Amino acid sequence: MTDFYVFLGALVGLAVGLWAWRRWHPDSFWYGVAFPARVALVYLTWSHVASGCGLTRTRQRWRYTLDALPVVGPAARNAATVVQYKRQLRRVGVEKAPRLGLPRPTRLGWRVRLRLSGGQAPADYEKAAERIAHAWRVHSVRVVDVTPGHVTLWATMRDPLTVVEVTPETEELLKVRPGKLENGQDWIIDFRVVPHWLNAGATQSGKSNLANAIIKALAPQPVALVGFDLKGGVEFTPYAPRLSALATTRTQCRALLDDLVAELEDRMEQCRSHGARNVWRLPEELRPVPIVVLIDEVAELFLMADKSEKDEVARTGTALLRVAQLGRAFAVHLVVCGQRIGSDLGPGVTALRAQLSGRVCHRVNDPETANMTLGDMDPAALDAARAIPAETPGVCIVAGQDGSWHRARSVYVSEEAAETAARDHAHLTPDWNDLTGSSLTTGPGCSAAA
Ligand SMILES: Nc1ncnc2c1ncn2[C@@H]1O[C@H](COP(=O)(O)OP(=O)(O)OP(=O)(O)O)[C@@H](O)[C@H]1O
Repeated sequence: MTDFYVFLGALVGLAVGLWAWRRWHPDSFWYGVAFPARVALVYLTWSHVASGCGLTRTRQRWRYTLDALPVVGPAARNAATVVQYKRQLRRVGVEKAPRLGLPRPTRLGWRVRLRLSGGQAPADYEKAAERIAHAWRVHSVRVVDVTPGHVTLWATMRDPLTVVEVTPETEELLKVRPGKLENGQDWIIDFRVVPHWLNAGATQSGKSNLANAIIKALAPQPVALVGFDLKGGVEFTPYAPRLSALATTRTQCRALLDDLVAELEDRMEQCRSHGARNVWRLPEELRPVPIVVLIDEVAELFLMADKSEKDEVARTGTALLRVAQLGRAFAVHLVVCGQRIGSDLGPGVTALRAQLSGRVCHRVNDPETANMTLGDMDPAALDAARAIPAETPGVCIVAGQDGSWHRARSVYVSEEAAETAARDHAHLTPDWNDLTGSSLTTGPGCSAAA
């Protein structure tokens, strides 16, 4: 009886010790206890899991079988002696799960490499990812690092984007770190690599927060910021001290776009006369100031109240498209925000969207918006965009021009923080008239230079 109590006491002590370890030092508990236990479970259940997810293949293997053979001759008339059993070595079909590599721990889960069975493609694993996640009792399973014949599955125990910490800015020209990627790395928007960005999502999904993060990060840099805000200027007017120009009416938008196109033509001419393919190849002292154009609610630029506005809208669309097409070589970059940017807004919109190679899709209300933003990319990205919950604003799917995509979340940047950054760096705001030689009138809503 005493032994029983000692044993029970030891068990309770062990349980309390493990609980305390997990409570006060979760990282070492994960690597020391939880991860090895998970690995054992993954290995022990893998053949069942793979079979349930349709990932096994039938292979012919030599096996001893216990066969029932019909007995021939007179004994066959007696039902009790119809068969006789015989062990036999022969080739039979056996279900084989793909070979699992050694799981490697990560802070929030593990990565494991798999060898694809003959006839399988990474897409088979993307389709099965949700079922594998349920079988492994984890938050999500993603297919990452695809190499010929192999895929890596990345399992995460909880959503790494629940809390996103501020990352210090690099202050490299035109590089912004607005948040974190799901894999724990910094989310980097590098306008020199991906020149134009589409920032889409439903209302309250975090679009303005991302715009705030971009403004806050670019404010200390030697760049000109320009705003188009057809919501009466309510979004961008607070940042006016750091904006070289701000258009809040359709007429101002047209004038500002004309200025941008003229500026691009000047830059083109300058590059041509120096034999440079783009502004980055010009001598440093001649290199023009990069311009980042932020457009809030792009649909407003394309909406027509009546037919009389048709020509105006068409001219606006064409000018914007020219800015997008020429901007990449001549350091004029676009960040286009909107709830919808679909072909229903007019033919120019689809062409514009094709120029915006950087895509950010926040939570969407309707599948078409996700389709419009990410539809020409991996279908798994679309599924991930549709699954973004409303309670995590700022979570988005980010896709660059190489076709790869990530779940990401922007760091929370309040309007006040972006406003303070705009005020503190107002002295860096290039004057629009000096920059472009334009005659745009300075005043509320247009050319709001410091
Ligand atoms: N990354 C984030 N982390 C935490 N909270 C966020 C984040 N992004 C946005 N939010 C919060 O979500 C709410 C909506 O964000 P935001 O205004 O950016 O959405 P929106 O898509 O611009 O909406 P709308 O189209 O209505 O202007 C805000 O209250 C903001 O504080």
